[in-house]
Amino acid sequence: MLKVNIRSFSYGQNEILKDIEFRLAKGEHLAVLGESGCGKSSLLHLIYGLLHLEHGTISWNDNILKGPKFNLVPGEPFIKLVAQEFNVMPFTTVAENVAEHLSRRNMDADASRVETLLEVVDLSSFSTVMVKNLSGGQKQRVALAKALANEPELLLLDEPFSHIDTFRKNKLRRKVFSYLKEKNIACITATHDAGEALAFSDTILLLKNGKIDAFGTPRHVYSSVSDTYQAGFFDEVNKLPSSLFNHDNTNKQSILYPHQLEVTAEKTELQVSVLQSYFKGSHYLILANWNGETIFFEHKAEIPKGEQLYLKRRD
Ligand SMILES: Nc1ncnc2c1ncn2[C@@H]1O[C@H](COP(=O)(O)OP(=O)(O)OP(=O)(O)O)[C@@H](O)[C@H]1O
Repeated sequence: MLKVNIRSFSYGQNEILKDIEFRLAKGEHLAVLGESGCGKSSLLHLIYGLLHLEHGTISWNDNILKGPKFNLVPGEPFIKLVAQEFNVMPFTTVAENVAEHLSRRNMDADASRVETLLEVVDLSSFSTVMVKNLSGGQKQRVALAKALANEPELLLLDEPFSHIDTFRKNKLRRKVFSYLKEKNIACITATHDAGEALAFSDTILLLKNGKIDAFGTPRHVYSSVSDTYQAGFFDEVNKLPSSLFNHDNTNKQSILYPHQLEVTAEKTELQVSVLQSYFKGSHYLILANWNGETIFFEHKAEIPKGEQLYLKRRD
């Protein structure tokens, strides 16, 4: 089990992470979600042992990970990090890259391992291609296969699918994350992609300015958002007076996703004027004006600009 207890981490005077505490069991997958610059990569680099942690401890199976001041070669052998600047050897083939750290004692076993890994990252047909001739997304997949070659106990992925096109991304994510589960490899991904965090993680840690802003299962984090920062990762967001829906007189605000509002024939207090309809494939996202504020809701059809209609909270 990984135990992280970061009381404080700074670059010089600049405190980047504060009071980050969590545990990760074998085979579990944590997604660290947060805006650019909030400290996601720094967190992964601390766990891997590239950065020194002065205030706090990080341990694996109750052994404290001592970090770069104590290890001659930074990093821990049972942890692999696939960083944003992925580490591949450009002048060797894809297969040679993946095989780089294999034992070489049993050539057949090594070849079969490389074949399996290239299948996981969807690069089987590129096995003999020189890495320098690959695209950015393909190089990223080589780096991922390389990290998995000597099965790590903990895999740290920094924006692992950032260079990969949407078409391939979903299939690849399904393959990679089910491979990790099958092999019981714990994994932490740093990502901006809330869809990935919701679909593929067991737990989401939402970072805001270097602190934990929300933590829990994807279902819990998604459905209990308390402000527009949190909700904004998952979808467009509406912040509306709760009194519109509860008929109470408090000053509370409700955070609602677009799918939580719907058009109604009833004359509600939420009378809006349509500004724009955006086709989303299975539905339209409608932008509308309510008392000078932009409201987002979903509708099955396009609605003409300027149309006045009433909205209610979907049951
Ligand atoms: N080596 C460094 N020295 C000083 N400051 C740094 C260093 N590396 C990162 N920072 C700063 O620390 C903060 C957190 O950076 P970090 O890379 O951890 O964020 P991030 O959430 O991973 O961002 P992104 O999503 O853009 O990759 C940023 O303000 C960054 O400018």
